[in-house]
Amino acid sequence: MAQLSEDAKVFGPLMTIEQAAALAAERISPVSGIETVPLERADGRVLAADVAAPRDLPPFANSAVDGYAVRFADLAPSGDTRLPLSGRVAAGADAAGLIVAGFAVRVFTGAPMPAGADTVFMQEDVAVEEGFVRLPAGLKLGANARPAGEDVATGAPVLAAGRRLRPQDLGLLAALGLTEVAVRRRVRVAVFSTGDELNEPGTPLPPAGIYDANRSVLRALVARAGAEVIDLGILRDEPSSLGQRLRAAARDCDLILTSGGVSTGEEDHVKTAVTQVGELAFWRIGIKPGRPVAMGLIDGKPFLGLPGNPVAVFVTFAFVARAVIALLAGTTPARPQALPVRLDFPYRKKAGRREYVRVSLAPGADGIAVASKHPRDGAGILTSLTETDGLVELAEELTSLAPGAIAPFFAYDLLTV
Ligand SMILES: Nc1nc2c(c(=O)[nH]1)N[C@H]1C(S)=C(S)[C@@H](COP(=O)(O)OP(=O)(O)OC[C@H]3O[C@@H](n4cnc5c(N)ncnc54)[C@H](O)[C@@H]3O)O[C@H]1N2
Ligand code: MOO
Repeated sequence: MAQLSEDAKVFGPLMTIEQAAALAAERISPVSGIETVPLERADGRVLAADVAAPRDLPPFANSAVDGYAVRFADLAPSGDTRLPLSGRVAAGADAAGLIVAGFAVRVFTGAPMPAGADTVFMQEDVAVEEGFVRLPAGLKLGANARPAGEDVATGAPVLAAGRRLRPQDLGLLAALGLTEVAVRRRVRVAVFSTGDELNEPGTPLPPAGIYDANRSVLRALVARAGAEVIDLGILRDEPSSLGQRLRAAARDCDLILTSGGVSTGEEDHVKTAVTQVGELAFWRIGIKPGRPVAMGLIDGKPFLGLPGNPVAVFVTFAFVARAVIALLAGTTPARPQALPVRLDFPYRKKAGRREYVRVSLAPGADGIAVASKHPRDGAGILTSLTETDGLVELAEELTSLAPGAIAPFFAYDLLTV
């Protein structure tokens, strides 16, 4: 608590992720361009307009099983019914002309229902006798038949504007006969790393140099979030050139995303540069890791400065940058659905900050997975990310947890889409 109140004195109160997201939502509007893309290139894109069904799905009444189609009215009120066979219809074949009244028709899964037939017996349930079928009692009217429009009726709304398309959405659009959709243009995100210590992998490492890890993480995260990456490399810690580079980036992109240089030291130049060429909206969020996150506007374009430590980059991207990209893309930023897990470790934390703990999961005896904490939790330990499955979220008010406590868990897979 002492540390926290010191923090509050020096930096002002910490913002929650929700407050930061609300502030971002006030200032950010979606990109305006719209383009029409074929379905094969529409996965992950954001629908620009509502889609209504141009036709029924399924387009015609059909059988859900391999079996025998009949008129329910022809069945005996009790006991077996014996009906003569009048014909046969396979999937894709025409059922026109087949007589149903007083007959059974051999049908296959997906075959159109002959006119007048309303009920289908599964072939496993009937006895076939030379030109006849014996049908048991007990089937309900309409059994094993799929009416036209059972899935979607003509004109019904199917997908709403702002939806980020998933593979199953593309299946629905294709089933409705659509070949293309109107989507918003992709968000363009400029990605920089900052710091004089950084070097490109593949180049010789000078004394006190490290290779740039964050840009590789961010490029991939941005792409998974459905945006286009503009890779602007490593920026050096020179306040004057930093400002210029930020303004130049703002011309060509919808969001500027940097890592490093946003903390409190006099060597943390990014924040200063943003205040010189734009405006800073906030720069501290009450999460760990990841507290120093700067958000601002440069020539009308949002700027998001993530902290330098690689784990902090990952966490702040997952909970802050993804929401900003979603807003720009024209979709609603959804908080991923956490699942409950049981901790197998004790944990102590400061009140007033939400903490994300890197854990691995194992199956639990009672169906609730057991979460084990990675042994090293420094915000610079990249293997703490590669060797774990996701993040446990510990709320602001918690200060001490005992083994066995239940906590919300976010799988990395959920945080990187
Ligand atoms: N006196 C204080 N010092 C620090 C505080 C604080 O509150 N008071 N906060 C710490 C926390 S928490 C973090 S996170 C960092 C954030 O600082 P910056 O955003 O200014 O980041 P840097 O100082 O530039 O870098 C931090 C760390 O990460 C390494 N780094 C940076 N970029 C990359 C990259 N692209 N690839 C790999 N590693 C990178 C950098 O070398 C530093 O080691 O500040 C703490 N200090
Ligand atoms: O924000 Mo720092 O992320 O705790 O390493």
